[in-house]
Amino acid sequence: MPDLKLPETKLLIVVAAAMVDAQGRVLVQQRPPGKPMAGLWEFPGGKVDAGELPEAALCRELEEELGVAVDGASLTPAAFASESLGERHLLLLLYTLRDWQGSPEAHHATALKWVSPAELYALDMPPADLPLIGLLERLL
Ligand SMILES: Nc1nc2c([nH]c(=O)n2[C@H]2C[C@H](O)[C@@H](COP(=O)(O)OP(=O)(O)OP(=O)(O)O)O2)c(=O)[nH]1
Repeated sequence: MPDLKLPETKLLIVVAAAMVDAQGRVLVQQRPPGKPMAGLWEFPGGKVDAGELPEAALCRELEEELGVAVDGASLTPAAFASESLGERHLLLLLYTLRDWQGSPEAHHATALKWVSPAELYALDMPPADLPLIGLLERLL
């Protein structure tokens, strides 16, 4: 069992969205070169800033990364992952989202793609995402 106490600054809270289209497919994006875990496929999202509400952070990230407008009330909490990142510890909060304005474009990612939940198993994703796939598959 790891040390159960952690300075607050080492806890990385990340919010991410499983955006679901009319065919039940989920949007994933590929992390760009130069970032940690470059090349891996992830759910769009990012870090929650100090003092920021998680839903507000996710709306901000989706606007920045994809150019879509999202109402925070459309975000439904779905699952979370808790994963050591060496020096830091990641708490990844995953929401589902079915309503947004605009068509997602890759502003930061190398590529975007829509996949069925079952197809997520075949993608290279960060370790924290792996347990989320089965949870998401059951939810959608
Ligand atoms: N967005 C997202 N991040 C993930 C996922 N899985 C996972 O382990 N992460 C990790 C990767 C990073 O360590 C962290 C997200 O940080 P980031 O650097 O991509 O976020 P950000 O958009 O706020 O980036 P920046 O402003 O620092 O460039 O969460 C996921 O599915 N989606």
